[in-house]
Amino acid sequence: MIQMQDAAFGYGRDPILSAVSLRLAPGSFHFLTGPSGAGKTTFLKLCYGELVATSGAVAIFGQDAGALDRDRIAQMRERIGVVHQDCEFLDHLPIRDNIALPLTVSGRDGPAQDANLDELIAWVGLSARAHARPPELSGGERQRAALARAIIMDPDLILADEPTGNVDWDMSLRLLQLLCELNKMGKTVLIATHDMALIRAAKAQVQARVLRLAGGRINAAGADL
Ligand SMILES: Nc1ncnc2c1ncn2[C@@H]1O[C@H](COP(=O)(O)OP(=O)(O)OP(=O)(O)O)[C@@H](O)[C@H]1O
Repeated sequence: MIQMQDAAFGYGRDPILSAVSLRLAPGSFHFLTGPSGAGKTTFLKLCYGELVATSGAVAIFGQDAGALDRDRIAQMRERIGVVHQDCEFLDHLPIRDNIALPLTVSGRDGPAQDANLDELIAWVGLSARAHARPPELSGGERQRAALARAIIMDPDLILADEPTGNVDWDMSLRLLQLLCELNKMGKTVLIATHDMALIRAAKAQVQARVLRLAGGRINAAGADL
């Protein structure tokens, strides 16, 4: 899915990531952890082609991310569902339309998709809130809506940046359970999180590995949970 070889990245002169080598195999489940500012979001951006490594190689679905033009990057991104840290929505649209936005933008919306959309909204437990506007949702509802939006295009790879950042423990477990179910359906999952309790809670549900990011390097040999 993702392969990095000596990948490095810096926004300015100082490197944020240096000499990162790892492989995310299809169907795997990884946590990415590390101190605040270590570069977890930056790493995720390299994984979905938002940023390009300043040196080294990043292959996404076997393709060299540094060599892809915009159209190819856009095509590749359709296979990647991203749950962003900030969970931003279009506030003037009902949450159902926000979740459907990737379908709309890619011209794949329409009656044929309505049943799938409603099934997905039910799966994340938002059927009763489908017509609410984003500002009316709780933190946990927003996080679940962000997850639904990330997977509406049926991606192969799910990248979630602090998906339990603003929710209580019960909701964190519910979100974790959804991500574990997606992994059991065959999706590759990578979750960036500070929450060690969440990582421990995953142990009962999936075989996950922990990647620790510190000093610009990733310890990819992290033990199984
Ligand atoms: N667009 C940018 N321009 C310049 N510096 C940036 C930019 N985005 C992030 N940084 C810096 O890069 C470093 C890594 O940021 P990043 O958001 O990847 O860390 P993180 O591990 O995800 O942090 P957190 O856990 O706090 O979300 C930080 O020092 C941050 O200030």
